[in-house]
Amino acid sequence: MAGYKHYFKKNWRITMVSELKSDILHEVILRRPDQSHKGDYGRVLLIGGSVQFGGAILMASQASIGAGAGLTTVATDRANLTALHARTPEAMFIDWQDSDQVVENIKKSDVIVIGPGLGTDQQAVDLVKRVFATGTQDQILVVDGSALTIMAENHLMFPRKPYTIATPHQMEWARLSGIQLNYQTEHQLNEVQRQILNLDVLVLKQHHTLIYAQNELRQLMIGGAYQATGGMGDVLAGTIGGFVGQFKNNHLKAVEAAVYAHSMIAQEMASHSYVVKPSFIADALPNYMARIQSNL
Ligand SMILES: NC(=O)C1=CN([C@@H]2O[C@H](COP(=O)(O)OP(=O)(O)OC[C@H]3O[C@@H](n4cnc5c(N)ncnc54)[C@H](OP(=O)(O)O)[C@@H]3O)[C@@H](O)[C@H]2O)[C@@H](O)CC1
Ligand SMILES: Nc1ncnc2c1ncn2[C@@H]1O[C@H](COP(=O)(O)OP(=O)(O)O)[C@@H](O)[C@H]1O
Ligand SMILES: [Mg+2]
Repeated sequence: MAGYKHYFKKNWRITMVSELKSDILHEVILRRPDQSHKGDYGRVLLIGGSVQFGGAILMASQASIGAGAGLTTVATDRANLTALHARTPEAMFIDWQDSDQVVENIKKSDVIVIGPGLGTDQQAVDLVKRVFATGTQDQILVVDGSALTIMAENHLMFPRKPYTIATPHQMEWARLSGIQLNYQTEHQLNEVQRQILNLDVLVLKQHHTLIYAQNELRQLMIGGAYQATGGMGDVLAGTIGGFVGQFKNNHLKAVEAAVYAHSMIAQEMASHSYVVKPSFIADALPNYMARIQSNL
């Protein structure tokens, strides 16, 4: 496993943790101008979904669409095509073995989400490398799930050009940072954040998720164990993709709003559901966002 020093270089100064509050939703989720079209709300490309983990990319794309991405395209295994179109006909499909089409779509996307259900075989490694090599300055990259495991296993660094957001759970973070779970205290994280390389936002998922950015550390104080269901992080990755694709004024705030909305919807559902199905959150997003926009 790579030592964490391999990944971190940029100077970050984080002083204290502040609570992420509901204000962030009202700051970010605003009424859309009438004179606008789908191209204004983000071209989001999601890459993932091996035969084994097809559900992950379906949930992420459902969330991207539910969160309001103008155009959502999914690069995945052909085995997922029928299910994708049956679940989310709004999504476009590309076969992830078609390198030319993958590269063409990476280039024309505003946001690229890579990792949900990607798996870690050689094809997946090649896809991560291709995305990292092709991403440009004005694009936003969300790195999640298997893509983070691939980075750790192959000693890859986050790319320099795109605005880059990583969304590891604690084990993915352990693989990537070299810091074992028991040592993932705030102090340890501050130490590594001081030196983080090429990363703009780190969403460290857990009970009370932490969001690190330059000079800022916020903590989510809502949500609970009713969210401990496979796919919950995949839906978060798609939600972040949809939010950063359309709410363009401030990328960090868009990420924070996505993290808050994802858990707030879950918390509301938990009043009448013992566990919350991740795909229900994806489908609840448009209604929830309308309520925020109308201050209800
Ligand atoms: N329906 C689908 O298609 C789904 C597809 N998925 C896709 O599968 C891919 C692999 O992702 P993954 O997260 O399932 O596996 P991995 O990265 O090996 O981590 C699990 C290991 O880490 C440990 N662990 C410790 N702390 C932890 C924590 N806080 N949170 C979580 N885990 C924690 C944990 O410990 P244990 O459970 O053994 O105690 C275990 O040893 C990825 O692409 C993802 O998108 C999933 O989304 C599920 C639904
Ligand atoms: N006990 C819990 N309390 C609050 N949030 C939780 C809890 N368990 C899981 N979550 C949330 O669910 C998501 C799980 O992400 P992840 O492990 O990547 O899921 P998956 O890869 O299965 O989609 C994260 O947003 C995490 O914060
Ligand atoms: Mg995950």
